[in-house]
Amino acid sequence: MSRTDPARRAPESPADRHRPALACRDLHVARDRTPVLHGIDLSVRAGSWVSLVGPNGSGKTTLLFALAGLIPASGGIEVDGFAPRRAGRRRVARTVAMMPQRPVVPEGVTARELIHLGRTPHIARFGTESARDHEIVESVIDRLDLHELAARTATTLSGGELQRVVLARALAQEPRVLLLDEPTSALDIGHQQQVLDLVDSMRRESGLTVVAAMHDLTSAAHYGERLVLLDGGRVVADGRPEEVLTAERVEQVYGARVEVLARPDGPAVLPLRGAGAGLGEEGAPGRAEPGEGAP
Ligand SMILES: Nc1ncnc2c1ncn2[C@@H]1O[C@H](COP(=O)(O)OP(=O)(O)OP(=O)(O)O)[C@@H](O)[C@H]1O
Repeated sequence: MSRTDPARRAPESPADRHRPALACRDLHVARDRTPVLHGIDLSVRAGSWVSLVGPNGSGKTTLLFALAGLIPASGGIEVDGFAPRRAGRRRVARTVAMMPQRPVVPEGVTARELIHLGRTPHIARFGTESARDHEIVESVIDRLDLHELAARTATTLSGGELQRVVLARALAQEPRVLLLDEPTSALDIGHQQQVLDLVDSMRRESGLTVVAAMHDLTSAAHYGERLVLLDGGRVVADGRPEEVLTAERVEQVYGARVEVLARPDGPAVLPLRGAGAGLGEEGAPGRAEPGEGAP
C-alpha cells in the first residue's frame, strides 16, 4: 500500500473513536411536499459501520441524502461537528462522500476521469491536480482492481462495473464519513465481497465511518456492527444485528417468512419458500407422489 493510499488518511485518536461522526435529531423530511421521514434520531460513532435496512420506500435513500446535506430537512444534523446544509459544498465534500443508488454519469468521460472527480473538493480553486491526487486515484483503481476498466467510457460500463467505479470515486474523495446506498445491488457475489471487505478494511485502518443502506440483510448484519431498521419513515429497531433481526420482526416489517440462523459472523437470514411450494410441482427437485418410490 502506498503512502497516499486513502485508507492511510488521518488515523483517528482514541478520543475520536468515542465522538459521533454523524448525528441527527428529530429529523423530518418531505419529498414533493409529502412527509417521508418522521422524527429520526440517530448518532453514529466515528469509525463504526451502521447498516440501514428497511423495505422499499421506507426512507433509507432519503435519510442518506438528508445526512449528506443534499436535500432540505428540519431538525438538527451534524456531520463531523458541522451542519452540512450551512457549510460550503467543498467543506461538506471533503468530509462526506455519497455513493448513490443511481449515479449520474457525464457523457464522454472515462472511468478514470470519473474517479478523478472525487479529488475535486481537495483541489484549490483554479488549481490543478497534484501528484498526490493522481497517486490516490491510482491506489483506489488498484484496490478495486479497475485497471481494465479505467480507460473505458463510463457510460458503456455494465451496471456492476459502473457501481465499482462510482465507489472508487467516493473513496478517492478521502471522506471521513461514507454514505453508501445499495452499494452492491448490481454486483456478483465475488465483487460484493470485494467491495464490502475493502470498505470494511478502510474503516478499520483509518477510522472511516460507514452508513450503508442495504437490502441483503445477511450482509447488512455481517458488516454492520449496528442495524437501524426503518419502516414508514420511522426507526422501528436499532441495535446489534442479532437483536434487530428476528424472524418475527422480519415478517412484521417486510411481510417475509424467513429463518434466521446464528452464524459466527452474525445472523444469516434465509428466505423460506411459500407454503405448498415444491409439493408436486412439475420438475421440482425431490418431487414425489404418494406411494412413489415405495418398495
Ligand atoms: N423526489 C421525490 N419525490 C417524491 N417522492 C419521493 C421522492 N424521492 C422519494 N420519494 C418517496 O419517498 C419515500 C421514501 O423513498 P426512499 O427512496 O427514501 O426509500 P428507500 O427506503 O430508499 O427505498 P428503496 O429500498 O426502494 O430504494 C417513497 O415513498 C418514495 O416514493
